[in-house]
Amino acid sequence: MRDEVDLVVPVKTLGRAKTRLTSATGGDPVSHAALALALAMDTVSAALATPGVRRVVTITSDPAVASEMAALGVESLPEPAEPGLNEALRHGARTLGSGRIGALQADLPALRSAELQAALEAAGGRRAFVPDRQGTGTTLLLAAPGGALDPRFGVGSAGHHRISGAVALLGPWPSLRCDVDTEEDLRLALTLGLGVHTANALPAWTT
Ligand SMILES: Nc1nc2c(ncn2[C@@H]2O[C@H](COP(=O)(O)OP(=O)(O)OP(=O)(O)O)[C@@H](O)[C@H]2O)c(=O)[nH]1
Ligand SMILES: C=C(OP(=O)(O)O)C(=O)O
Repeated sequence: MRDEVDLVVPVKTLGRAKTRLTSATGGDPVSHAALALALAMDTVSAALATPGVRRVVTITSDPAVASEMAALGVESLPEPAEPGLNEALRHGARTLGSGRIGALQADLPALRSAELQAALEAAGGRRAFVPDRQGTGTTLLLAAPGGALDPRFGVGSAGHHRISGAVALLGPWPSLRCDVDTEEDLRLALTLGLGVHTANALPAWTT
């Protein structure tokens, strides 16, 4: 491993998160918030267990998220004044400082540490990204050591990261590429093997 990585994990306020997944929990806001939190907890737990990851911080203005992350030993930074995902990530990267920085999406409930470690190693010293399984979104963006993260998340982010010069990493890492946006994604993540938090927060239709 060339350089250890400090990861920023953005987590939206639970009441506004994962709107495309609303049908999975039958419209019940309490179950929905619990599921959104569980996705983030499993993502962060796997990241914490990954060799090559030095530090994980979340960016969130949700006190419930910050409190659960603190129980995992993870610091949460509040959102910056400027709204939006990329602004939150830039704020996290600035706070983490001059090491090697990465952004990991918080909706990877099947994430395996070995797959994240393999992606970090495949990046070498390059600014790089891992597209989601559809090839359109981004699940992981890595700055070069000491370099800028330059996040371009949002619709079609994989294309934007590629155009900005980041190298696409396309290894055999299904758990790292399976972000959960929809019920279909959740079904696939279930077949890959969910982390314990999400397994305990699953909606009734999965059992
Ligand atoms: N801190 C922070 N995190 C964000 C923000 N927008 C999105 N995220 C997080 O970024 C990641 C990717 O976002 P999406 O997959 O679009 O998740 P989402 O916005 O909760 O889902 P939808 O409502 O279905 O679009 C998730 O981990 C979100 O929690 C934001 O404005 N601030
Ligand atoms: C937010 C993103 O992805 P999605 O909403 O598709 O998960 C993204 O890739 O920038």
